[in-house]
Amino acid sequence: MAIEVRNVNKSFGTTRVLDDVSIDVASGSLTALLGPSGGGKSTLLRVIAGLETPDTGTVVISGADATHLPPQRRNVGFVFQHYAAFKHMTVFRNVAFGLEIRKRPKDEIRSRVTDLLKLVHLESFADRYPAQLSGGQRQRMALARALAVEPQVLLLDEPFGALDAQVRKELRTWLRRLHDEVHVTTVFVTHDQEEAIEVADTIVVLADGQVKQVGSPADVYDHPADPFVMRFLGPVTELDGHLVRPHDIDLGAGPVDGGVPATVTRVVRLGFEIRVELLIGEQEAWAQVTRGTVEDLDLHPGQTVHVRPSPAARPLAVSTP
Ligand SMILES: Nc1ncnc2c1ncn2[C@@H]1O[C@H](COP(=O)(O)OP(=O)(O)OP(=O)(O)O)[C@@H](O)[C@H]1O
Repeated sequence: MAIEVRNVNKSFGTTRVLDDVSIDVASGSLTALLGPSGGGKSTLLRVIAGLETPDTGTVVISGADATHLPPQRRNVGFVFQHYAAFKHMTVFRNVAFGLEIRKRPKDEIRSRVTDLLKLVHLESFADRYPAQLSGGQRQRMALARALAVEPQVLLLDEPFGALDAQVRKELRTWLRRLHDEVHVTTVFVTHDQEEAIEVADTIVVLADGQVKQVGSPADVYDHPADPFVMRFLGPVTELDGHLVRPHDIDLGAGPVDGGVPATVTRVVRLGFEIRVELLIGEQEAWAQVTRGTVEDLDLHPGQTVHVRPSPAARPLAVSTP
């Protein structure tokens, strides 16, 4: 294991922000800490980085107890949402900084920084200043700088959080590819479930200071531990006292085994997806269907259809504790 967090508790004043948190981060993995705002993600990342000390519990990094080590002795690199670059230094010097203060030979610095700038696709920006870069380029520079000193662990706190949606998407793909090239154990914080699913190989769902579930993106999406995780990981709708993914609802014209009648209230086309809003008794629900289904059933408001979970669905009782 690259990182072992054991029974960590942390309170600020009377607020418990981490409540008996234990996680294992496998060497070379790309792990997302995912959860709602205020759930304790940043605090956990800062505890791993050594920027916060846990009240109780331990942090082991690469087999060594790091609980009481200062950040600079943990061999971790980090990047935050609003990355503070040295404004008066070129991109090259920003990336070289950590190596210069470690007094590495000039030749080594030059070749390492050149390699890193290639890796983050900034080789032609070496002589610019941070103010002359876009937000996405600045974050890539920040990653190159964090990687320069060859950390064992890379910690990213919403590194793309401040960027617009399009750039965020590009950087996600880029981060995944970068990780496939360098394999440095990486933990990143996000509140965006799509980002976590797309980028991470392991997701730790953290809410109310507690680990709610750990698993692969498919695990947490398809086998959520509880209704909270199911709701947080993707869209849900309620069918017969159970939560179901809206794309796991089958619609038919006639009665079917295990089906219930529903009234179509609205048919909304969202590009490729079609959202069919339903009323089942008093209960509102919705199904995500294909254009083919809409055409086959000639779906329109006021129509009665019969709905049931598809064979692939894994309905979860709403009241599961
Ligand atoms: N230094 C601090 N002093 C007091 N309270 C703090 C401090 N840092 C964090 N908190 C509180 O701890 C709780 C968890 O914060 P944290 O930043 O870890 O959550 P988060 O899951 O990262 O949320 P976000 O996505 O909004 O950053 C919040 O209620 C926050 O207000």
